[in-house]
Amino acid sequence: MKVASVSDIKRIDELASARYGVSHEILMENAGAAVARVVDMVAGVRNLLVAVVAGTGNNGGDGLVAARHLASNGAEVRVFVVGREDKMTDLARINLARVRSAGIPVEFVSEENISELRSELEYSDVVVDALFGIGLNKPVEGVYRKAIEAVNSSGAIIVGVDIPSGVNGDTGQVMGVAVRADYTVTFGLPKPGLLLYPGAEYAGEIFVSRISYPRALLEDESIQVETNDPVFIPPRRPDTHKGDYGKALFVAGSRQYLGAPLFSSMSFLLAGGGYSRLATVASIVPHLGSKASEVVYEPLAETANGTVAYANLERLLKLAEWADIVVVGPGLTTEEETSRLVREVVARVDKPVVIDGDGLTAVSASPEVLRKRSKPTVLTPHLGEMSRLTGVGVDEIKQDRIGVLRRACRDLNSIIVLKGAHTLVGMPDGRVYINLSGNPGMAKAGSGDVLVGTIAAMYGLGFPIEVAVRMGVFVHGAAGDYVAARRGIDGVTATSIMHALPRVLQALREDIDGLYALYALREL
Ligand SMILES: NC(=O)C1=CN([C@@H]2O[C@H](COP(=O)(O)OP(=O)(O)OC[C@H]3O[C@@H](n4cnc5c(N)ncnc54)[C@H](O)[C@@H]3O)[C@@H](O)[C@H]2O)[C@@H](O)CC1
Ligand SMILES: Nc1ncnc2c1ncn2[C@@H]1O[C@H](COP(=O)(O)OP(=O)(O)O)[C@@H](O)[C@H]1O
Ligand SMILES: [K+]
Repeated sequence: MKVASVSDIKRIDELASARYGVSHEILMENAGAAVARVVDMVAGVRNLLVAVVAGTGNNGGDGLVAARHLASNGAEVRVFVVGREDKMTDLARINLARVRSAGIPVEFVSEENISELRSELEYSDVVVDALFGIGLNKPVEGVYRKAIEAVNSSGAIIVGVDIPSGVNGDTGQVMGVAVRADYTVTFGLPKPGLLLYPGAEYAGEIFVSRISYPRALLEDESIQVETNDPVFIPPRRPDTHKGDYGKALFVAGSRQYLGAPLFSSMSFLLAGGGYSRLATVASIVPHLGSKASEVVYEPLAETANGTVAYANLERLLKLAEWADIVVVGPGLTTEEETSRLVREVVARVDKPVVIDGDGLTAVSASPEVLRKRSKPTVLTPHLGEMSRLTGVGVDEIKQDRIGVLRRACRDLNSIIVLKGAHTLVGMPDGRVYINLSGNPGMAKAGSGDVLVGTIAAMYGLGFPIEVAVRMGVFVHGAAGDYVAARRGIDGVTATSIMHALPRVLQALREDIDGLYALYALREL
């Protein structure tokens, strides 16, 4: 599903009326009706005590339309408008008049009577939050802040209109304070702010209503963000051999880090890859060999500190000629000699390369190595590594993940996986995918190593590199969810995620609709 930025929605809104004759009034009527329908779905509308807290903009307008529909369907509705009547938009004003003529009580809230709002809301079963939507354009203060605090302390079921008020629609950042909605009914398409934390937490369960926007507008290629939806994984055909499922070379590990090489190279096989070759320091090969015998090992010369020595360069370049894809980085350490080797390998390997962990630190020192590559480059940084790669501070990245990611992909000519809650996958052409699988149990050392093995396996299964990366991210997160559901969220470890990979592939082959439904936003 496409994910529309605030400016995308404004463009769609313009075109809907200019090109398709679908006026804003029609859209608002449908929006309010969708909100009323969800209130009925989640709380049952008959004799329900509903308070609609409306702003003076069109988000408030939606709330007023919802009030009219809810009253018509038998709910006890009261409307609280925060702000001045003379500030209302035309559409909000028109709908205020309709609410009044329907005999629904309306109260204007200002600094003088804001304290009464809190007690009024405590008597409500449901509060509809229609203060701000995509029009939010500065931190929330004064009477609006107090109104949001009153909504949050009401103890009622809270239904957000379009966006929980106070959440930035594009970034998911909270602008001072925000409504903690149990449900959010969003119009046309979801906004990034509903899918990026902390906004995703404030949105609660999301319902999407198209409100009769013409389909062509909602699927337009100019909308460059979408949810990371899984694609069907073809069956393993009988007349195939291991080479048909990809040959991956992993340059990983050191005397200090034994898990990373194991998890990355073994995950490749468990996610369907055909031939996994691990080039790592000789001293840990016997240990790894006993744990992952299906991996083929290339014992390498090591530095005094037990890291991969530069002298292995020619050997690694030769091995790379054999491979379909090369993964560099997990557990290599940031030993200067080893980092120098990483930069040389990345510069000269004429194959798709996935760079993870300490490999990212190595290439951060000379990003032009990435720019010069002709074959696809995949980077899999978490926030800290992304900050080193881009020179942008972690807090600044959090303020605009999609913008920072998009610029970095273009600047480094790389596919970048910005890991975290709702991992983002950015493409050099500006497209960004928001991944909805995964859980906080995965925030554990080693789970990133499983991810790179899974990405390489998707490429081995035959997906084009861009699809392989986003499928790897989806499958990895779904595997983490599979473990959390069956063993408890604390049972999610690199090992348990790794062993759940085949289950997810099986589910994708046998019941992709069921798996898709697990992560898709609910459509009205
Ligand atoms: N654009 C569209 O196609 C549609 C928009 N609709 C609704 O219209 C909403 C957008 O309406 P508006 O553009 O009127 O804006 P909002 O209703 O989201 O915001 C109301 C006004 O609040 C003011 N404001 C912003 N931040 C503030 C702050 N921190 N403190 C105090 N005041 C602040 C702004 O001047 C803004 O115009 C959407 O979110 C959606 O709910 C729907 O009717 C469906 C169609
Ligand atoms: N709160 C979270 N919710 C969902 N997934 C998460 C969360 N925190 C981390 N993850 C996932 O777990 C993995 C962590 O990888 P990473 O930070 O590289 O750990 P390591 O390098 O130690 O393996 C990433 O795939 C990331 O998306
Ligand atoms: K709202």
